[in-house]
Amino acid sequence: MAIQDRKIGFLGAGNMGEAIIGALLGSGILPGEHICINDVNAERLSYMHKTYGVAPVRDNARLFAECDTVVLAVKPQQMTDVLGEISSGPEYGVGGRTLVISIAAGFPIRKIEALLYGPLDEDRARRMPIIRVMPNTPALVLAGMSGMSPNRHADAQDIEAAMEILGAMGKVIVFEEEKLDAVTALSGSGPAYVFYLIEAMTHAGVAAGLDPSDAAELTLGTLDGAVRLIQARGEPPEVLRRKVTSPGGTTEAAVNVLERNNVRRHIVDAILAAARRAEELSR
Ligand SMILES: NC(=O)C1=CN([C@@H]2O[C@H](COP(=O)(O)OP(=O)(O)OC[C@H]3O[C@@H](n4cnc5c(N)ncnc54)[C@H](OP(=O)(O)O)[C@@H]3O)[C@@H](O)[C@H]2O)C=CC1
Ligand SMILES: O=C(O)[C@@H]1CCC=N1
Repeated sequence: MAIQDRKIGFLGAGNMGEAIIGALLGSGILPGEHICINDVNAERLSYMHKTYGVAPVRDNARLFAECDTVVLAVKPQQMTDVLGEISSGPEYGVGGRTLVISIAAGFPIRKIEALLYGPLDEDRARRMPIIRVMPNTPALVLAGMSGMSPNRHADAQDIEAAMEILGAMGKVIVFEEEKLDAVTALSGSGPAYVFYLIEAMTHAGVAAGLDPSDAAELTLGTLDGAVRLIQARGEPPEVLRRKVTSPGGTTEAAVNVLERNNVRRHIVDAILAAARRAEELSR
């Protein structure tokens, strides 16, 4: 089914749900009438309806029955309840093929299948494709990086539809599900590491005598410029780093401190800790 013919339902319309809906409507892929949402927060539901013209459906089971594509955008700890509500709904099991896209961190496909397929006969379960996704918050400004992983029932059209939906808010890469813990650690949590670096650089600028606003502007502009430079040149980061580092100069003085304090190893350790936590949560 082509993306513009789909009716997409969102269970949960918080930060990430809004990011996807905003991107779908902003890119013109889908009109607001093709999107419906539910959220337990009535204020949130009303805000989404007023801002984006999407239809509120105040019942998860009914929303699931009415849509051919459903995005699960609630918190991981809310997933079991939501999947239970859907699969105990009166129309569940008699409808057609529903593409389920889950963005819940650390909630594996096998758990979604167990909760969603449990009440179904084998034939209907076979027709229920599930795609697990790990997006990140730059999706809010259409600069997201998502990893996605389809289950065995997802066909080429399902994967294409999911790539179009997620592609509206940035780049998407398909992975085996076992790689999603690493994706979570690197790009899912990744914006936080960058913000941490921004905090530290800005703090250092102030400590070195700059006004906070100048320090913030220099830090952000430098990060933005460095990313653009590496993208434009296609040179490895270590080559570009050497080009900044004059022998006996200021950069060398800074990098020597980073190396002496094993900062590189600590960053690697931190990201591996996130990957281990993602793996623990998935269990
Ligand atoms: N934030 C991030 O960086 C990333 C988040 N994710 C994943 O995205 C998902 C959504 O995250 P985010 O948008 O930040 O979360 P939010 O809490 O902002 O959004 C979830 C929304 O769902 C509502 N909700 C709770 N229970 C139900 C229910 N039974 N039916 C309908 N709606 C319900 C919540 O209401 P209430 O607040 O009242 O509970 C809330 O408004 C999470 O699973 C997270 O793991 C993935 C990658 C990155
Ligand atoms: O911190 C978390 O658990 C989630 C997953 C990736 C980003 N936020």
